Amino acid sequence: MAVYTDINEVELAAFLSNYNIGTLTSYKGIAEGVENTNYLLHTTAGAFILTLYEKRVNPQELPFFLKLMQHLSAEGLECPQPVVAGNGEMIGELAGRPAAIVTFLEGMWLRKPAAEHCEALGVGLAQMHLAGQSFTMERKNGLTVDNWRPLWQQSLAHADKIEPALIDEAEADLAYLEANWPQDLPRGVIHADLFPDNVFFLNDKLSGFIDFYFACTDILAYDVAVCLNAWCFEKDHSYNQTKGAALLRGYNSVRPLSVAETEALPILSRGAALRFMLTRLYDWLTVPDGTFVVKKDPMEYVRKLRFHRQVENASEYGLPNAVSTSGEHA
Ligand SMILES: Nc1ncnc2c1ncn2[C@@H]1O[C@H](COP(=O)(O)OP(=O)(O)OP(=O)(O)O)[C@@H](O)[C@H]1O
Ligand SMILES: N[C@@H](CCO)C(=O)O
Repeated sequence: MAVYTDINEVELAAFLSNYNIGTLTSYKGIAEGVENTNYLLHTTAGAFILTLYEKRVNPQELPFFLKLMQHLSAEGLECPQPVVAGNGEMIGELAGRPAAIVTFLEGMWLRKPAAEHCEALGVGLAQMHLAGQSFTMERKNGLTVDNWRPLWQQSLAHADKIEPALIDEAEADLAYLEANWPQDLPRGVIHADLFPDNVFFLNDKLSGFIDFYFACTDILAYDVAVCLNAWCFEKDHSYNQTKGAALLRGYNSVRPLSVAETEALPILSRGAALRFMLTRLYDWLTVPDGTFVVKKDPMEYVRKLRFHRQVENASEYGLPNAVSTSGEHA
């Protein structure tokens, strides 16, 4: 569970006195999540989430994340809205940690999303990209193509413990991605970690996005590629074209991908798979067993990489008539 920092009622009540959100009636730690400590608060004014930011979050980057949520929410996107304290600040300090309170989002994440949910995700993602266009702050993606080799080098010595073929495969992926990573695709604010556990649904309707702590300024279509990886593979590791088609249909209905963006989906998806393989591999090899950190299986992404490597055309992601071999819209 992810409650790294304990708080008591007295310090919490004192912290809450800085905010205009009524009086505390109950609070409890939330087990899910691995990066930060989250508490669910009930006050006389409603439900809120209190986050204490742990070591892996750089406090200097918090204004970007919180102002982004504020901006997207003001643009009509469903996402947690930071609560501003009486002193005008969104970030305070509690139990020696930077801390923020955000509004509670109704809904639950889906363990088994279906094609209709992928379509709704595509719509929501494109809406987020459009809403992000007027956000003026920028944050470099710390986990993009330039960062993958240094990350890989920290795991390289033990990578063959996970899978003997991994060293050759990852080296080839890195060389290919570094030489061919797209440079001129439309950029903007991306979520960069929009896995099913960061998207809530209520009665089968998308009710909002959470966890913007990897958000950054990068290639918009890369966010689509992250979602193709996270939403469109089955438990048996096969790619589900119906789900991919639904996700892309949803996205294209709001922000149509250009020909260049569509054609880049195979390389962007391969890059996204490598990014999650590398962070999972690093955690797998370095985080000791028995800590709170839930280690996710890097092999899931080794298998996804193998799929993307053999993709010849973006149509294989579920766009049968969208891209011809000459790259023209059919
Ligand atoms: N605004 C919110 N409204 C409702 N529930 C929330 C909200 N924010 C967080 N949660 C709950 O807290 C859990 C953990 O949140 P989150 O994923 O942001 O944590 P994290 O430790 O930063 O995550 P991760 O390890 O996935 O990066 C979520 O799964 C959800 O149950
Ligand atoms: N979504 C990430 C972990 C948290 O950011 C993964 O599944 O590897």
